[in-house]
Amino acid sequence: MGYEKERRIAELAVQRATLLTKKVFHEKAKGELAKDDKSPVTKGDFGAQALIIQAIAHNFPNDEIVGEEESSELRQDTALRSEIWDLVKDIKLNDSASDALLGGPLPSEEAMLDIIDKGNSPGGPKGRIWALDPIDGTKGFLRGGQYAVCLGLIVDGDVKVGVIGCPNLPVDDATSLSADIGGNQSDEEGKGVLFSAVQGEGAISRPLTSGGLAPSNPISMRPVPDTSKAVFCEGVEAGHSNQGDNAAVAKRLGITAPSVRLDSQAKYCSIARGAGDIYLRLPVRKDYQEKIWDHAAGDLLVREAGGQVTDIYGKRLDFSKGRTLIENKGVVAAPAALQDQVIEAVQVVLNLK
Ligand SMILES: Nc1ncnc2c1ncn2[C@@H]1O[C@H](COP(=O)(O)O)[C@@H](OP(=O)(O)O)[C@H]1O
Ligand SMILES: [Mg+2]
Repeated sequence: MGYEKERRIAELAVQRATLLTKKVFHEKAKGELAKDDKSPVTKGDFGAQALIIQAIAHNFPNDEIVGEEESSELRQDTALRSEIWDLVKDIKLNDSASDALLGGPLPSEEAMLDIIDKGNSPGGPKGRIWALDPIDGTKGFLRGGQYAVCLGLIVDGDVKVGVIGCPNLPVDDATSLSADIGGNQSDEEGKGVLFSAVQGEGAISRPLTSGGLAPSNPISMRPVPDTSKAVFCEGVEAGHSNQGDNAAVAKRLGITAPSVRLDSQAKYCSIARGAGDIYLRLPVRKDYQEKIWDHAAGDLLVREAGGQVTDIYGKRLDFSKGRTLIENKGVVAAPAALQDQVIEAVQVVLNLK
């Protein structure tokens, strides 16, 4: 029990930061950005990191933060920095009480750089450490598809709170995944979901709003009678997970439906709400170390929704080793009752046994 304040602040902080990313996403989709505009994803990434760290530092000043970004590029590029400041300084939740909880506006453009750099914690086994990915699914963002704003609280190596904002997922938990979910999502109607979980308290979703928090629903993974009925989620980027190996595992499990491809931790969110069942991220490069900000929130969300999340060896993801999951390879997430069968198939396909 506990962590209700952390969940609330994290949800509101993610909601506010997502507003900023959506602004850039829609300007880009509508062709409103100047041709020479700096990468919209860069602006969204730095801006969202600054806003979220501001909220954490205001409420939990002794906590550490592992954030994906650091400010050296902005310290050199003053034009980019002021474009980002223009975005950040005006973003507010459309609800003054909620906005006040997050600590109000950032003090100045220079202070914004120092705030971004508070995300430089090395991580580790002790203490309260937030893992922040301001825009996860960079490629999805640029393609006009799925992306997510992700924040997890790790306490003594264990994820206690996970919050993920998915501006382009359908609001309705019952909407099944279609193959084009990863495609162009610039039409805003009926889209935008805020997911959260607290350890031991289950997982919930609520519509992503521009104000205070909307009412929530509990979410859970779908019961799947046998693996052949499962729907598979995987990344769009062939460089991030091995789609050939994923397909071989699906075949071994008797799955005939095509996999649904979507970027970002929206995959964890989708299976946690029963839109899809199994998420496989089989390594492409043996030396790649997964980053904790790419998995902390999603790992807890799926486990609190009745799933299991391990690496390809069946080991739980270990968030106590620093900024990366150095003790793990790949990710396998499935309903808890199916996890052993899925791991078995993964191990056969990857020749691990
Ligand atoms: N070779 C690789 N293997 C696995 N993941 C990788 C990778 N190179 C980059 N990534 C990570 O994959 C994340 C996106 O995952 P997905 O493909 O599931 O959407 C990226 O997050 P960012 O988009 O935040 O940079 C990045 O951290
Ligand atoms: Mg990421």
